[in-house]
Amino acid sequence: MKKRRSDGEFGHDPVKPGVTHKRRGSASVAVKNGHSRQGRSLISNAKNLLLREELVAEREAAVEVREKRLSTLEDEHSDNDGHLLRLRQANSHLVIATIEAHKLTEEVQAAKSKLHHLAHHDVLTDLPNRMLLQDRIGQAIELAHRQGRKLAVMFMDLDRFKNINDSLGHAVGDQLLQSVAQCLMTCVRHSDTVSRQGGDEFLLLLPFIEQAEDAALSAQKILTALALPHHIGGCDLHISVSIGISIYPDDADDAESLVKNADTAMYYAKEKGRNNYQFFSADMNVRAVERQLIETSLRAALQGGQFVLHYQPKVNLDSGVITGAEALLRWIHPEWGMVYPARFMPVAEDCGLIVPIGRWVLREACEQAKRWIDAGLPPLSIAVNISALEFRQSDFFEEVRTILDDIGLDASVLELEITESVLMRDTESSAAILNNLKNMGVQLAVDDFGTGYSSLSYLKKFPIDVLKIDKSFVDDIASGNDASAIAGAVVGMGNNLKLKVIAEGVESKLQLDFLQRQHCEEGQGFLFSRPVAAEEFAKLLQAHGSKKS
Ligand SMILES: Nc1nc2c(ncn2[C@@H]2O[C@@H]3COP(=O)(O)O[C@H]4[C@@H](O)[C@H](n5cnc6c(=O)[nH]c(N)nc65)O[C@@H]4COP(=O)(O)O[C@H]3[C@H]2O)c(=O)[nH]1
Repeated sequence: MKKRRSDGEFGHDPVKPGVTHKRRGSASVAVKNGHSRQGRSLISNAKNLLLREELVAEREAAVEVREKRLSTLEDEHSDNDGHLLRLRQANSHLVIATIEAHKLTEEVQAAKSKLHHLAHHDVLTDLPNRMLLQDRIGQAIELAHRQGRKLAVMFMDLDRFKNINDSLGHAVGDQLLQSVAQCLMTCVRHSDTVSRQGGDEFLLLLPFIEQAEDAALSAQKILTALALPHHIGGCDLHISVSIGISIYPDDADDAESLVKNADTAMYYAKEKGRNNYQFFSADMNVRAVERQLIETSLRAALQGGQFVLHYQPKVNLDSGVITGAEALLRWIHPEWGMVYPARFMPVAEDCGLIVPIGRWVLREACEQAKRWIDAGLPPLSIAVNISALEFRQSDFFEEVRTILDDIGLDASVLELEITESVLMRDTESSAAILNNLKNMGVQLAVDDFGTGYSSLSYLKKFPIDVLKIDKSFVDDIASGNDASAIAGAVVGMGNNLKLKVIAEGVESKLQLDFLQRQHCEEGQGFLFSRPVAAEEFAKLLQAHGSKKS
């Protein structure tokens, strides 16, 4: 009910939706007119009051009915054409909205399945990734267990893929990986799973094998297929693969151990000369444990001062004078004795310890050179090997400068040996680093020259001083005419680039004669001296060093 004012006047109705002021105004006039016709007696006043109250009640009821009707009509949209139209419009909006919602659902579904695919596949090759493979191995193990059957897991690692990646670039490397993926797919059955683990590592699951020999047949098929050339960027690239195989239930009974054991067997295949397959055997784990032991011991070695440097003379082939020394790292282990780089360097490179070890080598070699100079020994250059990881450290140049400054060694005494494949990895940044070093006065040598896929024009763009002809070419000198011709051509190439050429690994008089005939300027090898401790090198230098200072 509406609230009334105490003075008997009608209260002003609060404005309600659907109630117009016009209607309220005419009701009010009607009441006022009636009032003036009834005279002024009390009775008639009372009557009027009652009448007024009835009128008010009636009016309010009418307003309520109308308001109710209006709101019902709005809800139903059915009292005239306009409302029906609104309903129709509402329906068509509903249809459009439903279609849109449907489309959206489809898009969300598509995005979801794309995400799912991405999460389980390798982006480069579209092969199943590690996660999906683990899942499939798990399922295959359950099935093999129920059926009392065997299954095989193969770990495949491309041989020397890094060389191709470094020298031909990552784009070519990626295409080669795609080509390998395609090739592997053609070698397996529909039920098998080929997966890329990352880098140049692939895994293969053979969920149904009768015996281990079945896996050997598949491995042989893969070796043969991969040996064919891969046509990439107008070139024929050749690659091989090392394969390790583990068998369920013989070698392990869970996915993780099967993969780990296949990986161990793959390392063994690498050691056996690459391009072959090996089945896992328990004693291979001993090697894996040794690798782990080397890593732990290397950390202790650095802190415990277990490293020493040996020095191998570089000799002028005409005069026999020692012109320099190459610093070579030795690890004197308290129990194992002297450990050579071949045994620990790959581990140091894998775990990154090569960076602090390399810094120690650089400082120690420079300090030694300074000691020899200060002792008045004949002048020489000191060569230090720089690994890929060291060379790519952002502060490498600063580190070299700091060491030279700290020690007070003339930059021209230091020669840095960097392998061809490291330099060719990223030619632009290599050139920038080399230029900085060159401007400082450091000598730069390309190590293992001739073993990579280098473009000579690129090499010419680097500020290189020295080419070190790889030992494999020097070895060839003794083995026959054709091979000697190649060795001679490599020396000739270095000479034509107007660089100082040093032949590595000279072991015989025959090789020395040949190199002299080819006008190879310097040599290094067991024929002259093995790498020796600093004190012994000082004696060699005293006896065979250049007398001019
Ligand atoms: N059979 C034979 N071998 C000869 C002859 N002349 C020299 N050698 C050996 O050939 C290697 C030459 O060094 P590299 O090519 O730089 O190859 C080096 C180098 O790549 C790496 N390395 C050694 N020391 C360091 C280091 O301080 N830092 C880095 N980054 N790498 C190092 O380890 C490799 C092997 O070093 P080493 O075992 O000292 O082996 C040395 C040396 O002892 C020869 O006439 N016949």
